[in-house]
This record gives sequence, structure tokens and C-alpha cells, in this order.
Amino acid sequence: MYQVKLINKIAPCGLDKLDRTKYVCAEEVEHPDALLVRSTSLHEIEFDSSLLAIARAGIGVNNIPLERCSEAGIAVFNTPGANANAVKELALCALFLASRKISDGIVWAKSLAGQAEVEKLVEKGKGQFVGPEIAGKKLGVIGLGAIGVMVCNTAHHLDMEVLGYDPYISVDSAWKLSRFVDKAADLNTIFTECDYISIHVPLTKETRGMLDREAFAKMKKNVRIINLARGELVNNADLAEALESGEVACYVTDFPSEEVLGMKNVVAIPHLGASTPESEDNCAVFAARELREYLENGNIVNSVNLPNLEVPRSAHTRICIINRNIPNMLQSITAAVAGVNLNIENLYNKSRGDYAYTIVEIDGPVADSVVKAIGDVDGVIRVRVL
Ligand SMILES: NC(=O)c1ccc[n+]([C@@H]2O[C@H](COP(=O)([O-])OP(=O)(O)OC[C@H]3O[C@@H](n4cnc5c(N)ncnc54)[C@H](O)[C@@H]3O)[C@@H](O)[C@H]2O)c1
Ligand SMILES: O=C(O)CC[C@@H](O)C(=O)O
Repeated sequence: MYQVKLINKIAPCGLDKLDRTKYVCAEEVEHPDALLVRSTSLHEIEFDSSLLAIARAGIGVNNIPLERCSEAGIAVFNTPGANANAVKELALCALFLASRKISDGIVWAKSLAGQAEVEKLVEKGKGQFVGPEIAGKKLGVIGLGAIGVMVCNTAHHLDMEVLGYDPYISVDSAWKLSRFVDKAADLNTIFTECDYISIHVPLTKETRGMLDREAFAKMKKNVRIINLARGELVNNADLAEALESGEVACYVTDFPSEEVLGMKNVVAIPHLGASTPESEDNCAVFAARELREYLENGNIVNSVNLPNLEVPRSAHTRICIINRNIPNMLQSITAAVAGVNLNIENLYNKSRGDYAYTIVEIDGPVADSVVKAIGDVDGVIRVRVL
């Protein structure tokens, strides 16, 4: 039986993809083959030597120690695009929240409960919550992946002028982007020209603190910023100054922190970007399928730390090897197999950065001694026979 440890609440329809005659899925699992996780940080967690794979039901993998996983031969997966529509819808909501002082207005309206002549008080006091329309304004979108592209395309239909920035845009995203979205040559163009800025990039060394004092200083006065991507993309101390001085009129974030909650003109949402039944189901189903493919067939689909390699399963026995991407690996692996006179039916190999993945198909059983011989090859990190 495969043991899958559930780190967060995972939608049941995803778990249903894992046949209960082959899988145990539970929060308490002592020696897991796999982890299913959402946003909980795994950085401080020690992994059992049994662990083969981690599937992130979501896209951001900044909560997973990727380098440590690669070194331990643990494949890490995410679910690209599976929650993008949910975040796009919240981003649209955030555009309006950033403009119309809706959340302050709602709090104020509720505070009138129990007072006499509420209707009159509403009409008298509503002037403090006036905010601009988004039509005709310029929106800058940083990061044109699954979410960014959808935000751009929909904002165009809401009569906004849209500028997009992504130096690494994928061919797929470029195909999906509306021709009405203008390409910003650099971040400065987004900063200097836009009335609204929405950020949709992963948290990496490059993007951490991307919106800082220098960036705020270039922005138009009264710019409104939407961050549903990750809190750490923004330098909080610099943001506090920009909000205080009025340079930034409103900051809508899906990542409240003690610091951010203390700032003025902040609309804080409790990380609800992917919290729709549709998105939770999608992510769970994607993640479960990825785990099943890897655990049962050795196929790697949507990995973030290993090369993707998916080959239809034949009747042959598979030896799946995670190895370093260094010279002579294939030669040493095939020599270990040939050493016991086994014939290789098929061999597939793909590399990604410092790591590679090799599938060797053999007609017939593979003795433990062969697994040991491959495992002893310098540069081999993990061997599994399926
Ligand atoms: N609030 C939520 O619940 C929630 C849900 C999903 C995603 N997210 C966050 O949103 C991010 C984006 O999600 P996605 O599904 O669109 O991911 P994605 O991988 O499809 O797109 C990310 C895009 O960012 C671009 N990018 C990377 N570095 C960049 C840089 N320095 N400048 C400009 N562009 C850069 C990439 O080229 C890619 O096109 C995720 O990484 C995650 O942190 C949050
Ligand atoms: O699981 C969630 O609720 C949030 C997921 C989101 O932050 C992501 O990066 O996909």
C-alpha cells in the first residue's frame, strides 16, 4: 500500500483518484511515500527516508525546500493553472475594492446598527467613501502566467487600458494573451504609467521585495496596488511609508501580516485566492493524478524540481533513476544492468539543471543486486523498480 500523508485539507474528489485498495491517505502516517500539501511550510520539517514525492495542490512552491528535496531524490509537483480562475476572479474583486472604498464603507454601514434614522445617516456620511471607476484607467500586470493573462484579458473587457510585463513569458501564455494588451518593455514602464498595478509572479530570490521604496517613488501618485501573489514580494517598511505619504492610495493583499494590518488604506483578505470549491477540487485532482502517475508508473508530470518525463507504460519492468546531470551517468547505469546480462528494452533520459531522470525498461524481473549496483554508481540519488 502507498502511504500518502495529508498536510492540509485536500478536497475529497482528489483523494478519490487514489484507489483505496492501493492507497492509505491520512493525516497521521508514519513512513509516507508521498505528501499532499497546500500552503503549510515544509521548510522546518524533516523528511522520512521513505518519502518519494510531494504534491502541492496549488502553484506556489515557496513553502517547499526544493533543493533539499532534489538532493534527497524527492520529486516535487504543483498544479499549474488549476486555481488560476479563482485568483483571477478575486483580482477583479480587488480592483473594485482598491477603488471604491467598499470594505471601509461596509464596516461603517454596520456600525450604524441600532442608531435612529440609519437611512439619513447613510446619505449624510457616504461622501467619505467616494472612489474612482476603473474604466479608462491603466492597469499594469506583472507576471503573465496562468493568472496574469486572465487578469489582463478580463480587465480589457472592463474597458481598462492594460500593460503587461513578463520577461519570461511562455509561448502558451503569449498565445492566450489578448492582442489588446500592450507589452511593457520593463518594470519602470509599469511603475511610471499605471493607475493600478497587479502582481502575479512567484516568490523567488529575484522577485522578493520587488515593490520597494525605489519602485514606489517611480509610481503615479494615488496608484492602487493589488498583491494576491505573495506578501514577501513587497517591502513592508517601504509600503508603510508610501501609504502614509499617500503615494499609494490603496494596497489590497491576500497576505495579511501583523505589520500590514497596522497600515492605513490596506484591504487585507485572508488568503482566499484559491478558496473556491472549483479550484480546491481542480488542484486536488491534478495533484492526486500526478502522485499516482509517479508512484505507480514513474512518470513525472508537472514537477518543479525534476525533468518532466512521461512515457506510456509497457508490460516491461521499469527501473526509475534520479541522478545528477554529469558525464557518463547513462554509461555507468547501463553497464550496471548489462553486468548481469539483462537486456534493456527501452531507455529514456531527460535532464533539468543539476538533475536528470532515467527510465530503463527491462523484460522480466530485476534482482536486488542490480538495484544496488545502480544505486552504487556515483551520481545516482535514488533508484526504484516498478
Ligand atoms: N492568493 C492565492 O491563493 C494564490 C493562488 C495561486 C497563485 N498565487 C500566487 O500567484 C503566483 C502566480 O501564479 P500563476 O498560476 O499565474 O503562476 P504561473 O507560473 O503560471 O505564472 C507566473 C508568471 O510569472 C512570471 N515571472 C517570473 N518571474 C518574473 C519576474 N521577475 N518578472 C515578471 N514576471 C515574472 C513567469 O514567467 C510566469 O509567466 C504564484 O506563484 C503564487 O505565488 C496565489
Ligand atoms: O491552497 C491555497 O489555498 C492557496 C494556494 C496558492 O497560494 C497557490 O500558490 O496556489
